[in-house]
Amino acid sequence: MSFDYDLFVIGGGSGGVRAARIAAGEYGARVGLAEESRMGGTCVIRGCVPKKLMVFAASAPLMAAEMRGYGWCDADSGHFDWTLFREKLDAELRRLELAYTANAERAGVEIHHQRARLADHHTVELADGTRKTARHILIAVGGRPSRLGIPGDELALISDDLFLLDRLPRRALLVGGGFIACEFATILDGLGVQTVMAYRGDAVLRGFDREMREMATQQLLDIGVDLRLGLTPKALERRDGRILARFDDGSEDQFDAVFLAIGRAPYTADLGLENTAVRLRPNGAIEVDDWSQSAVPSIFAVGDVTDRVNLTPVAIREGHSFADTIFGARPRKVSHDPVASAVYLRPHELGSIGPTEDEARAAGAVDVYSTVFRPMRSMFAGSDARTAMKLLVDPASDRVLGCHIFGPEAGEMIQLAAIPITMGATKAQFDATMAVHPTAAEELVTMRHPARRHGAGATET
Ligand SMILES: Cc1cc2nc3c(=O)[nH]c(=O)nc-3n(C[C@H](O)[C@H](O)[C@H](O)COP(=O)(O)OP(=O)(O)OC[C@H]3O[C@@H](n4cnc5c(N)ncnc54)[C@H](O)[C@@H]3O)c2cc1C
Ligand SMILES: NC(=O)c1ccc[n+]([C@@H]2O[C@H](COP(=O)([O-])OP(=O)(O)OC[C@H]3O[C@@H](n4cnc5c(N)ncnc54)[C@H](O)[C@@H]3O)[C@@H](O)[C@H]2O)c1
Repeated sequence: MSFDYDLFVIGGGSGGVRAARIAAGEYGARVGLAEESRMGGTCVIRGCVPKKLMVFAASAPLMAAEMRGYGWCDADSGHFDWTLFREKLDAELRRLELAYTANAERAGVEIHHQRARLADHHTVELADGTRKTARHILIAVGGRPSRLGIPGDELALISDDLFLLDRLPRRALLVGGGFIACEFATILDGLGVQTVMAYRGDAVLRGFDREMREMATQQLLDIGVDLRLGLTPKALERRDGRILARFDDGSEDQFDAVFLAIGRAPYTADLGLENTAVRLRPNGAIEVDDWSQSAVPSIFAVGDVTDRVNLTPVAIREGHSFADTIFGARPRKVSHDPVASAVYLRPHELGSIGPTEDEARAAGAVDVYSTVFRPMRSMFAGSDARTAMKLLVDPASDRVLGCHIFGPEAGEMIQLAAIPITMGATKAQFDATMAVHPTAAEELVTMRHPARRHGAGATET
């Protein structure tokens, strides 16, 4: 049977573009790709990139305060011009979008700038009614922000909207306590928005190490976020041009904008999956095996739509491995453990790899090397902000299982710590590494004695 393409990719985000580019550019496959919105997908257009640029922009007041502590008596962040920033941001995102498009086209990928649906196991139907056949189909449609489903829900914004605002709200409510809510609270607060955060749990960033979560929670309070724990809105109403939020504890409050950051769901709705035998997990994610292959041999899926680890580098690796395996005769599975990640808070970020202390403890014996200190840079400036570092070590093998860092540039630090940890380095090898002084990161190679030992027969110290 002959096909229009060797591969048709649905979705021009992190995973889809990488798979298309490698299949066409490196292995000479005939590749078509459909993107219904902007090339680059969530990370480039409405995620990692604009978010991180906003975190940089939002850092000015804290940097000015720190410099005042160094003797720059008049240091002040001055006036933030949102319109100017937005213009620059839009230009940068356009540049990236064009680069993604050009790189894919240069590799030989034919891009269809429209929505695609599955018509059968080898056919996609584009929004204009055109049908294209392909030997293989890759679903890389990502996820979409979830909504609360409460009365007035439609009044709330989602994360995509932050990057499109004409002006900043004076007072905003953020609902949620995960990656997005914490990063957005840091951004909004830093840009001068009165920021209230409602989170139903008792500490933000569920899933991260408990000690680090507590420090992140405290930091949000310290920088001025009005963090209200154990609270969820139960209704939103339009009131005098603002939004009135009614909470489950009976309280109410008014805001100029309400943002939901309560998680994302795989974007499998209206994708034509009913025309296939592709199987979904209960949360709508496409069920795939270790090779990213669905229940249908010709249909594969990568990235957030599979809800494995929902991070850009993971989607990219899955897309690349798929292309290597199917078109390059270089079978490659993706290891989803360990995967490092960072939450871009200010002044201190959270970087993490491997199990939390509680998870490691539940799995067996573990030695905990940890330290909490005031880094010299901010301490000199008069700040009380604390840094924490933790290494989790298997006492039997001496292998470093995990690392958690709460501190300045923790995202940069965890990337480097992730290399030896992924290689299986031992604590003795960390200790044999000469420190770089004076840095905060040197603590990672100078923690000599465990702060705690968990495990069979072990006692807490
Ligand atoms: C606010 C925010 C901040 C984030 N920050 C980070 C971060 O700092 N670090 C990190 O690693 N990850 C971050 N992420 C997560 C990261 O963006 C995702 O994990 C990543 O983009 C997933 O890539 P993907 O290829 O699976 O999907 P996406 O990048 O979402 O791409 C899917 C694409 O498919 C298109 N599409 C969907 N359906 C169709 C269809 N039927 N036809 C045609 N096209 C379709 C969409 O328009 C989209 O462009 C962030 C996410 C958000 C929302
Ligand atoms: N720095 C990064 O790498 C980064 C940044 C942003 C997003 N991301 C990715 O995007 C994903 C989505 O981010 P997110 O912050 O939306 O999700 P998340 O899963 O990190 O957090 C969702 C939060 O919303 C809360 N929640 C869920 N349902 C709720 C409800 N009905 N009412 C009130 N609260 C509710 C949860 O308890 C949780 O705290 C992340 O899991 C991550 O994979 C990564």
